[in-house]
Amino acid sequence: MTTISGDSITELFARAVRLTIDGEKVIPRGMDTRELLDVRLLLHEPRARLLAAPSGRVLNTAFAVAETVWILSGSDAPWIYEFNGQLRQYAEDDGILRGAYGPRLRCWDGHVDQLALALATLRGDPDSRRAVIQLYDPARDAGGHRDVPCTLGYRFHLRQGRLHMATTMRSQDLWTGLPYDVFAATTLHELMASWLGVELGVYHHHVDSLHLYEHDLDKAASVLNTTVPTSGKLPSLETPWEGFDALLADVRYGRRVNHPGWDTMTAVLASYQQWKRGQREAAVAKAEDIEGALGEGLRAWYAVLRGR
Ligand SMILES: O=c1ccn([C@H]2C[C@H](O)[C@@H](COP(=O)(O)O)O2)c(=O)[nH]1
Repeated sequence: MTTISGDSITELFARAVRLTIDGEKVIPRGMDTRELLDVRLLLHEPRARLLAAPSGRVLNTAFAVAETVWILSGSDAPWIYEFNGQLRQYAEDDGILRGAYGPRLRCWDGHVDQLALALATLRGDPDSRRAVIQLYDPARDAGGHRDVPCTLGYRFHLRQGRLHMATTMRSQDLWTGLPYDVFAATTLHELMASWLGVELGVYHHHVDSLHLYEHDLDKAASVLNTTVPTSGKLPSLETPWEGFDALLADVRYGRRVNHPGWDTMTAVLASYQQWKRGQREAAVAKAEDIEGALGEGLRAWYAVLRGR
């Protein structure tokens, strides 16, 4: 097992690129990759979850926020394509992503809210080892759909007043997937800690196959020659469990909720929706008003889009 440890996703990403770029060459589904098997990434500050653009890898910050809201609200609705049109290629002919995490998370088998269950489990028995969220479902996922979940599941452990979280991935594209997957999972981590009223512990990201695609190798190599930027913590998203679904709906529909952390998320989504509607100046003006790393990230993404 390879362990990579850091205080921010940006540090973890740069260290993981350094190791994976020299990984074994394997060609699953006919696509050349460099792979490292059995990797454990430990993020000591789960709120430092936004990759701070090392050269060559600028994240679509709006998609990171949108996907997180989409997953946590239990959705598989096609509005996510407004934020990332590339995802459509993994949808079935009816436009639905069969591997979407949201319905599995909030409504497994048509009725089980795994978020509520994990929370109730830890409220009932704080030392429990049963706070498990399962995402991979062999009954659905062995059927040959285009979209098969890469995240198998999440677990939570409350120890000495700190909540730790572990995610297991069967497959992780380091360049394209990891920054978004860690963003969403660590948001869930922070929320679960806030619902329990405990401190945020360490985020563990366990990956079976960590890989870089051949077509990303040059860009990945450029990361090795740059100093790793520092990336600080995003604003707190602490909020009660009661009313959480209504809050997510407000964020999705651009309504202010008078919570600095969540209103920032709302502003990111609203700005990008303006951009997509062609109101670019208004979108950029809104992005200028977003303070901190999310605002910086969104502006960096607009600069990339302008250059295309
Ligand atoms: O949340 C996700 C979903 C997909 N992938 C990547 C991993 C693989 O490169 C590819 C899926 O291919 P298979 O492992 O299913 O072959 O998508 C991720 O990194 N994260």
